[in-house]
Formats: sequence, structure tokens, C-alpha cells
Amino acid sequence: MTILVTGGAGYIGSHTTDRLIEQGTDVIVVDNLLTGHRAAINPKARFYEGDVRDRDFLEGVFTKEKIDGVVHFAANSLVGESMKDPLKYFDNNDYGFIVLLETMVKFDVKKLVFSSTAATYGEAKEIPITETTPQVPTNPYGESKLTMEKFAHWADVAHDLKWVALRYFNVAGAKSDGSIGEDHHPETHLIPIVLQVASGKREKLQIFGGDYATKDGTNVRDYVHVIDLADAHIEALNYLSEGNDSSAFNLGSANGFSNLEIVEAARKVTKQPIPYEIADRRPGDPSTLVASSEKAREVLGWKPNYDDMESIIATAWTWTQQHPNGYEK
Ligand SMILES: NC(=O)c1ccc[n+]([C@@H]2O[C@H](COP(=O)([O-])OP(=O)(O)OC[C@H]3O[C@@H](n4cnc5c(N)ncnc54)[C@H](O)[C@@H]3O)[C@@H](O)[C@H]2O)c1
Ligand SMILES: O=c1ccn([C@@H]2O[C@H](COP(=O)(O)OP(=O)(O)O[C@H]3O[C@H](CO)[C@@H](O)[C@H](O)[C@H]3O)[C@@H](O)[C@H]2O)c(=O)[nH]1
Repeated sequence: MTILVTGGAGYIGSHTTDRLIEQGTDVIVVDNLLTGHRAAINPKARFYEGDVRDRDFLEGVFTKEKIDGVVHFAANSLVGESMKDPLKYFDNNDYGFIVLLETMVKFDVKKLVFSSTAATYGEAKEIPITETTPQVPTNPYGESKLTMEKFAHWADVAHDLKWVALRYFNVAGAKSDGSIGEDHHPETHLIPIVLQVASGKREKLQIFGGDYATKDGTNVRDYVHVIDLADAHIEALNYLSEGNDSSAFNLGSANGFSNLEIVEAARKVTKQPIPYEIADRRPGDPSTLVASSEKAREVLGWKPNYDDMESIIATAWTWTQQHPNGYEK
């Protein structure tokens, strides 16, 4: 089987590419390297540098390669940035997805797994969030991903293009040998920033908001290890190969950790003090996002192997220590 991975040079895409290759799948990566890194791509993958919005480029890849299915990660994905520059998100995430869907239809590729997000739920009325919880995004990033789910639905109705939308909650950790990991510039995600403080690269952490209606006033998130997440994509491809219907699945752990609890867990792992201060709320942040992933467990047979926060952070810490400057030499 030959799988096209868009965004395969990025954080989650590079780990998924690696897992697919470990399982003997032939992988093609398309990435414009805007936030990804060439060095993150498993060398056994065939890499095409370009933008999914570039129709000629994408059709060229589909012409050259015989593609059986697509795993689509390429997107912009920062809640805060999307509040300031919403149109960038609709252009890259939604227009990019249209070009991909049209190309798949043109080349008769019928299997698609793509990244959706917990951010499509917004300020959920029920916790844990299930797949039937109403999706009411509180930021343009979540809106752009909800729109992708709607596009995919109609592409199936009209063209029989079968898809799985994986609604990830907060993704964290790294491959356990520390060879690949998370490296964003600038880094905005909580755990890598906490570890930058632990390793002395930053003086202190700012925690955005201390007055939410949560256990300690800080936001609560549900963290899933990047390797467990990568495996879910492989299971979703298998699910489509078995001829099943299009569907969406939450991927999380059902455990909510407050931002302060993340600092505590990172202190235990790193044995560093990790100073922080409470700062203003970050616009667009829902107070609590915690998943029920029962459906993924039952239907996809997904079994996450990392189920405690310290072991998730420990893998990110290994990566941080081995690569203090990320992928930069
Ligand atoms: N990190 C998380 O916690 C999280 C949670 C939920 C959903 N997601 C989703 O998962 C996916 C991957 O996220 P990530 O954290 O690995 O991000 P990332 O920025 O590390 O990876 C995205 C990759 O896509 C590439 N890319 C972006 N736009 C492109 C385009 N138009 N053409 C070609 N390549 C393009 C980037 O260069 C990068 O390599 C995204 O769709 C994101 O919305 C991430
Ligand atoms: O310096 C920082 C960075 C983050 N946070 C907080 O930490 C929590 C987690 O933030 P972050 O790591 O930026 O992740 P989210 O904003 O929750 O979004 C992530 O998780 C979503 C799913 O829940 C995905 O859709 C997004 O792509 C992904 O970036 C939030 O409460 C932030 O306000 C801080 O307090 N200080």
C-alpha cells in the first residue's frame, strides 16, 4: 500500500510517517516546510516539497505516484494565531483541503484520514466530550477544521470518498528514542515551553489565565501521546480498507490535566523548579477539553499505551535534552 502523508515533516506527521514505515507501508510525504523540518522525515519516505494548495504540484505528485490513500496533516493549527489572522486559517486549512479533495476525486483515490481537533467543540456543555457533543468552535482554527469535516461529508455523498476525521485532543511527547520530536518556531504549546523553562532556555512560564471555572483556575486539557496518535491513523486506514463508512473519532485519554498540574508533573520528571507566573487569559481558549475516546477504542480497536502524564512528558524531555535546538544543527 502506498500512502500520501501531507504535512509529514511536521510534529504529528513525522511520527505517523515513521510508524507507517516501521509497519512496512510505502510512504510519500508532501510538505511545504513552513513549520515542518526536512530532517524529521524518515529517509525511507519519498519527499515532495510543495504546497497542497498548488494544484499543479499536487496533481504532479498524484500522476507520478500510485496513491492508495491519504493521511492529511498539512494545516495551520494555533488557536491564538487564528484569533489574530483568521483568513490565513481558512485559506490554508479549508482551501488546501478543497484542492486535496478535488485531486483525490480526479485520481480516483477513495481513502482519506485527516486531522480534526478538540477545538471544533469549543466550550463544551458536557465533559467528557463525545463525538455527538455539539461542535461550536470558539476560535477560527476550530471553525476551519469543522468546515473540513463538512466538506469531507459532501465529498463522500457525491463522490463516495470515504474518510475518517480524527479529533485529537492535546498531543504531546516524542518517539521514545528521542530521534524525532516537537519543534515549532515560535513554540506556543504548553509542554515544550515548560520543558524549555526546565532546560534553562526560558526564564519562566506564563500561565494564561488563573480564574477559569476549573479545579485550580487554570485551563484543563486532555493529553495524548504522539505515538499512540500515530497508531490511530494506521488503525483508521485499516478501518477504511475494510470498507467501513466515513466517521469521526475523538482521540484523548479521558483524563483532564490543569496547566498547573502539567507544571507539577514536569517538575517531577525533570527535577527542575520551573518557575511560572499567572498571566492574562489567551483569547479563544476554552476552559476545559476532555475527551471520551470510547468510540475509537470500540470501533478502531485503538489502545493507547501511554496512560500517565509523567511518562508522556518523559519522552518529550528525552527529545529536548538530546536536541536542545530542535532540528537545527
Ligand atoms: N499538535 C496538536 O496538539 C494538535 C491537536 C489537534 C489537531 N492537530 C492537527 O494535527 C495536524 C498536525 O499538527 P502538528 O502539531 O504536527 O503541526 P505542524 O505545524 O508541526 O505540522 C504541520 C505540517 O504541515 C506543513 N504544511 C502546512 N501547510 C501546508 C501546505 N499548505 N502545504 C504543504 N504542507 C503544509 C507544515 O510545514 C508542517 O510540516 C494539523 O492539521 C493540526 O491542526 C494538532
Ligand atoms: O505558554 C503557554 C502556552 C500555553 N498555555 C496554556 O496551555 C494550555 C494548552 O495550550 P496549547 O499547548 O497551546 O494547546 P491548545 O491551545 O489547547 O491547542 C492544542 O490542542 C488542540 C486540541 O485540544 C489542537 O487543536 C491545537 O492544534 C493544539 O495547538 C492552554 O490552556 C494555554 O492557554 C499557557 O498557559 N502558557
